[in-house]
Amino acid sequence: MNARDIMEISPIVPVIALEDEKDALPLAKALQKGGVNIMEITLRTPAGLKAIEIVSKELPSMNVGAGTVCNEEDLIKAKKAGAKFVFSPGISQELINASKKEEITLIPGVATASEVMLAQNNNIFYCKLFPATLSGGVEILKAFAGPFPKMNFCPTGGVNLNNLNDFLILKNVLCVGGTWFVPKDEIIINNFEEITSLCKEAINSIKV
Ligand SMILES: O=C[C@H](O)COP(=O)(O)O
Ligand SMILES: CC(=O)C(=O)O
Repeated sequence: MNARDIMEISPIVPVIALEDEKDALPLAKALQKGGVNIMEITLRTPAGLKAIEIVSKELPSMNVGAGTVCNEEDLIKAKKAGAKFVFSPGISQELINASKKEEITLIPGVATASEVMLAQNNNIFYCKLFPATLSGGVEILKAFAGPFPKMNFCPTGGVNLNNLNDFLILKNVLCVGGTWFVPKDEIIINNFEEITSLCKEAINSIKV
């Protein structure tokens, strides 16, 4: 799966940290019901890898990737678990080399011009902007459009219902990532209907 196809699956990309891998499948189905056919299941919790494995085996129609992939070892484990792609909060040559070696698409996080240069010098033109609002939000994305006209972003970190359109309207933004429509508290109490509604609310609020 190439990075553009991944970033065009859904305008909103859920960043998920699961406490219990048993929640992965009902969550995946709730997201699909809400119109979101992509999951970034992070390796922030011990349940992450198992959750990726469950979704990739039990619900192959869901595009499941790993998040918070910070080094080669994480990337190899995520691929083995069935991740179709990997996201990282940052960028490093180690991770870029590992993604090439393992032939799995990496969408790294960037927050500075130097990091964007590292990405594009390695033929990576699809990145997260992370943490999006803290690193400069809409204004930094507008500034990046000048020197880096081929670079495309998925701003993540601080995105919510109030600002998602400010990001999605930008030419260099294909989608946004976040947790506001997959709240941990609702997952823990298995309120998956609420997650479907939050997805629909977000998608219906998109004006671009
Ligand atoms: O770690 C944070 C996620 O990548 C995005 O989080 P947030 O949508 O809650 O700001
Ligand atoms: C923030 C993010 O993109 C990640 O944890 O992978």
